[in-house]
Amino acid sequence: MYSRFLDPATKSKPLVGFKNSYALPKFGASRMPTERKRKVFKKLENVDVAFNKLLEKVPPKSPEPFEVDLLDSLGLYLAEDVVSNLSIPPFPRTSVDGYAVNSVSTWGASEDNPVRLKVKGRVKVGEEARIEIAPGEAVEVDTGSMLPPGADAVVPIEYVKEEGNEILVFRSVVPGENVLWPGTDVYPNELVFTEGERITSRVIAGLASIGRGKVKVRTVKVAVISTGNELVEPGKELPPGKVYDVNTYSLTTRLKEEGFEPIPLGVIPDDYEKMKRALEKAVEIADVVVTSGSTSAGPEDLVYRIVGELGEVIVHGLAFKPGKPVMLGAVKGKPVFGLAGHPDSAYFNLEKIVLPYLKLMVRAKSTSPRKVKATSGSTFTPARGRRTHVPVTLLEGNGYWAFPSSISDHAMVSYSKSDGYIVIPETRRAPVEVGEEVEVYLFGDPSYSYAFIGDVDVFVDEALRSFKEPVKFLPIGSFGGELASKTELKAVWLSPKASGKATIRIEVVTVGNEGKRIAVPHSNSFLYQFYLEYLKSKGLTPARARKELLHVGSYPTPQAICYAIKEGMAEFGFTTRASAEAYGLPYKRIGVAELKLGWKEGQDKLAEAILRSAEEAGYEVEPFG
Ligand SMILES: Nc1nc2c(c(=O)[nH]1)N[C@H]1C(S)=C(S)[C@@H](COP(=O)(O)OP(=O)(O)OC[C@H]3O[C@@H](n4cnc5c(N)ncnc54)[C@H](O)[C@@H]3O)O[C@H]1N2
Ligand code: MOO
Repeated sequence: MYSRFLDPATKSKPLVGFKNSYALPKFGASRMPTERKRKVFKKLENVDVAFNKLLEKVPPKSPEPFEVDLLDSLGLYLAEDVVSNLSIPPFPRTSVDGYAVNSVSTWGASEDNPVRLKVKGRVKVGEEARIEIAPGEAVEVDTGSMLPPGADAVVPIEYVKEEGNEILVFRSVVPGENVLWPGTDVYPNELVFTEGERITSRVIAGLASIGRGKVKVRTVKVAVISTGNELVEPGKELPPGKVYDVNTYSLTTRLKEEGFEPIPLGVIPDDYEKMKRALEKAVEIADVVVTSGSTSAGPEDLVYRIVGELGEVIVHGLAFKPGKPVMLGAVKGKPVFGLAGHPDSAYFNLEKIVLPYLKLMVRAKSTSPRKVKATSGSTFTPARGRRTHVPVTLLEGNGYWAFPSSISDHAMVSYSKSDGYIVIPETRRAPVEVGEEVEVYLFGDPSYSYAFIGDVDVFVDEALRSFKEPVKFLPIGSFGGELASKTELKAVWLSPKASGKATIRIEVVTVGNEGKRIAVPHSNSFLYQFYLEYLKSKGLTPARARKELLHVGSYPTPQAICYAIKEGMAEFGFTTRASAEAYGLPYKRIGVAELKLGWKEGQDKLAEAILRSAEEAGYEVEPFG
């Protein structure tokens, strides 16, 4: 029952704790009071078992409720059962402009045979109705006026002709017609909302309707710490070897999205004393502490050591991907979550472990995540024995098709554009195959107007830049384009293996000078074939090439290869003429790749933009132009 927010992906198996760590001799222990040990993840704890251990050791404690103005309650969690002390509507309310009557007096009225009634006065909206009526009488009312005593219905103004202080009624009304009766929305003492309800704008509408100006709420204060000497605040210049701090931003905003109160404590360097002080402060000021990074196997990974010193490490290392080295601990009775450092790992650790815990703290109602069924558009390989989460992008075909949002690992920018993710249970060994049904947990609305899938080159970038509408972009190589063409997905596709309506002849070139360090195209790219042919011309097999040449990178796009050469990361690479020119690199032409551009009807505008851009790049295009 406690794990109701977790994926019921498996039955829990008994687990061996994570006991084995061994000391490596002399690992620069300068700043650490205790001996530095290198942790080895031999046994990974099952996610559900670990979560239950955490609940047992640190039962979720509900923070003190506090009262806020209704307008400030959006997104928080109700900390009280809300009972209405009034009836809504509070009095019989008219729902049209017209004349309040005793319905009996209108019976038999028709276009040819109107009924004549005496007008006794008017009740304006917002006034108390004091005029009483009897059969044969009427009172003029506005929409929302209080129904006068003695009336039981309202004749709309359209069916009435005013004659001095009398009216002619051309239609009969039945008792109750055009009246909203008290208690029909809510009756006094009715339980309207219950504790744990997430306050949305609709809940606020309900609360305002029953006159609640203030409301008791809960949230959880969550201290957020990023760790690492390599982290630089976005907006500042990025020195070599450094990366921007993503987790402070993604974790605090995700917590806010779920109605919690993040307290970002910034980036703490990999320094034992500083980290310890930061953790102590965090535990003092927050209900829950979330750190990211510094949880893994390296001697610089300090979080679990410090948590162990200040309190207790409950679990370290989960059968979970991405984010295996996550640590669940407690200091002074407060839970401390040491999330893995990679931004995607930290994100999924938060989503699947921290948020479910926080929801128990605010007694949130269990809600089922938004999911859709999709057909797998790719092979998805699970991490052995680990519950694996893979960000996916959905294209429409016959239902949805799920593609990996990136063909690279830890590709947070690509993931940030994904529609959702799939979860492969830890019990599954075999990959998810193309065509298999998968369930996709949605991040948002996956619908779209235009999409592109397949191989890319700079002319595709140019086309997307000039195209004025948003395009769902899946540069995942030839395979994606081929599948899209076979299954007629709602997209434009580009691939040598696809069927299409136009052929683009892309000139393939080499850049740089033949040397040992070679920038290799990703095997999903149309350029890969040219790399293989090059090896063949040198009398090399791929296996021998790997021995003799230094393969620097496996690049999904011609642009990335140019970048590698330009920056001196590689000496030699395979790319396209247009990309080489865009990067100002001298090139040598080695062949032509014939790529097919195809599209589903309705995608013509995007396809035309891409074809035009290919022509502008100087490629031969058939049958276009
Ligand atoms: N020898 C081993 N190495 C690693 C193992 C292992 O089992 N044995 N596990 C790998 C796995 S799996 C993961 S996940 C990572 C997690 O490592 P840490 O949690 O200790 O995180 P860091 O090493 O500090 O960082 C990892 C990576 O993420 C970047 N990072 C960290 N914080 C941020 C941030 N706030 N914003 C952006 N990027 C961040 C950091 O620069 C690193 O590149 O360990 C593997 N290694
Ligand atoms: O668990 Mo780590 O996130 O696989 O890379």
